Amino acid sequence: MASIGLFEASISLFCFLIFYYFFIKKNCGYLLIKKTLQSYAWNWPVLGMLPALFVWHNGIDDIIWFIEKKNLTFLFKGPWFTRMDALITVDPANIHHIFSSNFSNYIKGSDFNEIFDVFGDAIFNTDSELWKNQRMTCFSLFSIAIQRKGQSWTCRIEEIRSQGFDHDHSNGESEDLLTSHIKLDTSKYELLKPNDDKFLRDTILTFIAAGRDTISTALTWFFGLLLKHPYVEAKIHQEINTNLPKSRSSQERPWSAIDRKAYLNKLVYLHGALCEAMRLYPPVPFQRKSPIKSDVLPSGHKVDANSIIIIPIYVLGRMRSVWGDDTLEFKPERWISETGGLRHEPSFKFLAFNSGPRTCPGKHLAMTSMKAIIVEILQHYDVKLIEGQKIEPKPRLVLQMNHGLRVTLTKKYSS
Ligand code: HEM
Repeated sequence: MASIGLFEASISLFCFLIFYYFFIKKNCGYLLIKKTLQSYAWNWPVLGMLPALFVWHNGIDDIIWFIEKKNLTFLFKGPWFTRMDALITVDPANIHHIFSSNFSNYIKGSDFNEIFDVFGDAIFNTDSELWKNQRMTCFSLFSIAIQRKGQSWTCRIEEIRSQGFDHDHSNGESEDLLTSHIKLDTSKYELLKPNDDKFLRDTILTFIAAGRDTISTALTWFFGLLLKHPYVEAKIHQEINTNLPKSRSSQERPWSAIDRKAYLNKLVYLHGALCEAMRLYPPVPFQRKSPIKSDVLPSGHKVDANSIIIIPIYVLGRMRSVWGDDTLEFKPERWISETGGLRHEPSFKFLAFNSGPRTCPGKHLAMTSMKAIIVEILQHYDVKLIEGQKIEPKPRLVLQMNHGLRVTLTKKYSS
């Protein structure tokens, strides 16, 4: 059955290419055919809308243009023999409906679980009760992790199990996430398995993937944008210097965690610049959901049970109707209110940290860590972009730069 489908698809693709090159392209001209196919993204027999991808030569830019034209939502029809049909939406009203107001009807689904089976049954990959148990532990453990500084997640499972761990935290020390998971109270979280090495491995792998690649990607894009916008860099330097406590500038005493947090909280413009970088280059560039029961979205589109909904967050940050005509510009001012504070943007519009009950639990830790890293770098180094490099995204699960970011770092000896 599958081989017949493939054969028919090959014939159709072949016919389409003949038709495209020898009839339409020759007679109608390239621009006309491109415009026509973009406008209608024809649903071809057998092939669905797959041929449209051939004429979307500008890749993601064409897709962005097309989704805006379609009022932020459209149904992509894949070839009939595949399960590629998907509703693509970046409509904030739909996002709010899917991620928050009708959250219980929209799950990640079994396909997602299969694709990311490397994470096993850890929080990132689960739905329903198991997810709820993990989410609850996440929040209680997170406050512990935030306090802990500099402890690496080495594989100390056996060490902790046989020798126990320092339960006495009266000295202010707290334990790391691995230890906390090993010691989970199973009467409270009955679906979790702290005695199972696989559960611990999946959990720690998830936290490393969730926290490490996202932060490094966000910082790379931030510096890529910053170094191309000298006026933003100058404003951030000014903000850092104006707010730096006197004791810190003269290196009289080390930072306490409280000093550091209070200081970082004052860096409003830097906060806005980081959000702006993640609006344009969200480290997690898309979300995928599947309805348990059929439903109608606020945009009026009907979704069947088990169908696929894709939310391309990268595209959402580029929609004129959502962010305005200057949407493609890097403008930290967008995030600053008239009184100089931070302007709140709802998470169903700024989806970099997800929205609703599945909002990233590491959001505040991530923002604080990134701000601290940026301040340290900018205070101690002159950072310059190496000219002539191509800066472009590599569309993956995490939106890294295709060739990395090449910069020179020169130590500032005066600091
Ligand atoms: C710039 C940094 C970060 C960004 C942009 C980010 C973004 C996200 C996004 C979009 C999701 C939803 C993923 C999905 O459901 O498919 C998520 C979930 C998650 N993030 Fe983050 N994250 C960041 C940093 C962190 C950090 C530092 C941690 C912890 C160490 C963390 C832990 C998690 C966890 C555990 C989940 C799963 C939550 C759940 O499914 O309920 N993240 N994050």
